[in-house]
Amino acid sequence: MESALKDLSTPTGGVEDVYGEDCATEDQCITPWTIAVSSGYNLLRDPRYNKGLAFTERERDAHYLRGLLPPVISSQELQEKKLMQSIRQYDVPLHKYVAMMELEERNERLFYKLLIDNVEELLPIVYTPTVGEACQKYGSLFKRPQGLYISLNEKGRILEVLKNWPEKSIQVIVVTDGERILGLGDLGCQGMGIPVGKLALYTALGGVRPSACLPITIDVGTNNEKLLNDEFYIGLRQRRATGQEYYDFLHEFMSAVKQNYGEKILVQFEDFANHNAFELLAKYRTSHLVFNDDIQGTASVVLAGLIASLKLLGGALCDHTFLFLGAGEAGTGIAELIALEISNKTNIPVEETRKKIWLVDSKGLIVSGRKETLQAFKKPWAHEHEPVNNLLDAVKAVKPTVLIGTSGTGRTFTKEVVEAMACMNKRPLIMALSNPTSQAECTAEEAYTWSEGRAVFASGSPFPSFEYDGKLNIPGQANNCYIFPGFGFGLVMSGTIRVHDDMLLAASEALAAQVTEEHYAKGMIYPPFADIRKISAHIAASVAAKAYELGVATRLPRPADLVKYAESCMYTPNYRSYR
Ligand SMILES: NC(=O)C1=CN([C@@H]2O[C@H](COP(=O)(O)OP(=O)(O)OC[C@H]3O[C@@H](n4cnc5c(N)ncnc54)[C@H](OP(=O)(O)O)[C@@H]3O)[C@@H](O)[C@H]2O)C=CC1
Ligand SMILES: CC(=O)C(=O)O
Ligand SMILES: [Mg+2]
Repeated sequence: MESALKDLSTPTGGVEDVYGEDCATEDQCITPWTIAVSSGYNLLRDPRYNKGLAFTERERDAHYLRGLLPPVISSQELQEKKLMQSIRQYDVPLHKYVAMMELEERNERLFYKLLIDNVEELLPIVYTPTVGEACQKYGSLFKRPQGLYISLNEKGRILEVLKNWPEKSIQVIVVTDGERILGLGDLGCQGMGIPVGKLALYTALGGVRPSACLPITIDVGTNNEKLLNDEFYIGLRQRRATGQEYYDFLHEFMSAVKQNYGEKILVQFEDFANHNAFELLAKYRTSHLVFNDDIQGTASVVLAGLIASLKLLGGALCDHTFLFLGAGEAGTGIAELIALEISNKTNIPVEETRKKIWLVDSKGLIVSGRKETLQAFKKPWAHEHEPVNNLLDAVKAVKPTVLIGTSGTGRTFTKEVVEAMACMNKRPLIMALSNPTSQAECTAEEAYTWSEGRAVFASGSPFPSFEYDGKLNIPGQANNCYIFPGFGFGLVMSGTIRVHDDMLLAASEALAAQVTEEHYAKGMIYPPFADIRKISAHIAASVAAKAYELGVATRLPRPADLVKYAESCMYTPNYRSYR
């Protein structure tokens, strides 16, 4: 290479065809060399460094931008104002999503500035519910890769594939295999929208640098016939690999991740189907820094809401009775963390505290008579009881004070179900957690109306406030996005190497502590998203504190003030000046 680079100039001042690109015929292979430092036109095309019209006069001179931009110089604030105006002009949420993705590909800092400063308005666009529709249409929307696609075609070469990603200092991976995307089912390779969206929130809500985030979709096929027959489908056109083939592939992936990025890389499993999710978490939690958002993140955010709701409902957690519709990842994950929290607070063994928690699945109430045929994660919830076939009868039999929907099936909290809850409880707590909005068990309006304004309500996807009988009710968004950005940031900033359940409990308590009297007065059990960066700093600090206490944090010495430390480490999207 050295000799090839020696004589770059020809006698006429031109540049020799050192790499043979010009003289190569179309079927000859060449190497696509690039330069590393961006300037001029390339700088405008590099989303990480592009500032568009905000480049100053000095920067335009120093970086060969003269003439490439019109004369005006905008501030980042003016750019933000202009973009928000243009995004607000779209009526269709998916068009806003596309506009946001295009902005991310054009000017990363401006994208994050918009998202952070307008979080309540833009969260439903880059995240649930719109991201669900984007995944369904991802084949048509796909323009440029936003993450790594690792398909069965790459079997035996996953380490090499990881090395193709341009960033080397990765701290957080969000990975899906696309089999249970929100409540929309198997979307195969098109599930990529979810890791991309989750990692955008890691940065915007949690402060992890965008360059340290890597979205990954594992493609082992899809069982979605519609996608298999869709000419625009972007994934492997085959049915899902299962059993040993699936687990061997996942094992190659997990081993390659650790080999490439080391012990402290956080791998967040997202939207795997429950028949793999529990097993993957159990298998890797002792050897890798892994976290299942649907099982653990959801549990932590719901527990936070429950702790906060006690101010409105009265009593302690151990005084309540919980009924779930849906006994999968979210349902059993939440149930287990509630049982653990009550056990910790009361010194009653967890086998006992589980007894006030009941779950209904597609076959009815989970009871001991069904134990033989239940999946392993449901067995701890098979209490002694007569068979009960439907939710309404289960409500009447169990007499819950708290009703939680994790079924992925919309409109299952019917008028009769909500009325039964309201009949038994002065203030029934109703959580319709399924996403996206179409799959929510009921709407906020339904919960407030059918309970005559007495329900405390939260949902996975956002619902507008609703006035009942002259009182404004603000529904909470019980979504794991309150937890995972701060939780992951806490792990990363403390160099933690394993996740422990006590860290989930710490995160719940930190989140619940952010709810104030002013919020309670409006029926809120979660703080507003507008404060999410501050909230995430507190969650990160509590998680890190627990990690230091447990001896699994490697970043030493421990910072004295972990909240301040978290805030000081957070990525901010303001433009930097270029020399
Ligand atoms: N708000 C949040 O932060 C989160 C929300 N979720 C949402 O929760 C939903 C479920 O996710 P997850 O737990 O991972 O999914 P799973 O597939 O693991 O579990 C779904 C459960 O619901 C049951 N179910 C489905 N339909 C019905 C019905 N009509 N009546 C009774 N039970 C039913 C299933 O029964 P069976 O076992 O018999 O098949 C299963 O037990 C999704 O919509 C997801 O978007 C998930 C994570 C976080
Ligand atoms: C929020 C989330 O993780 C889900 O619905 O799957
Ligand atoms: Mg999820």
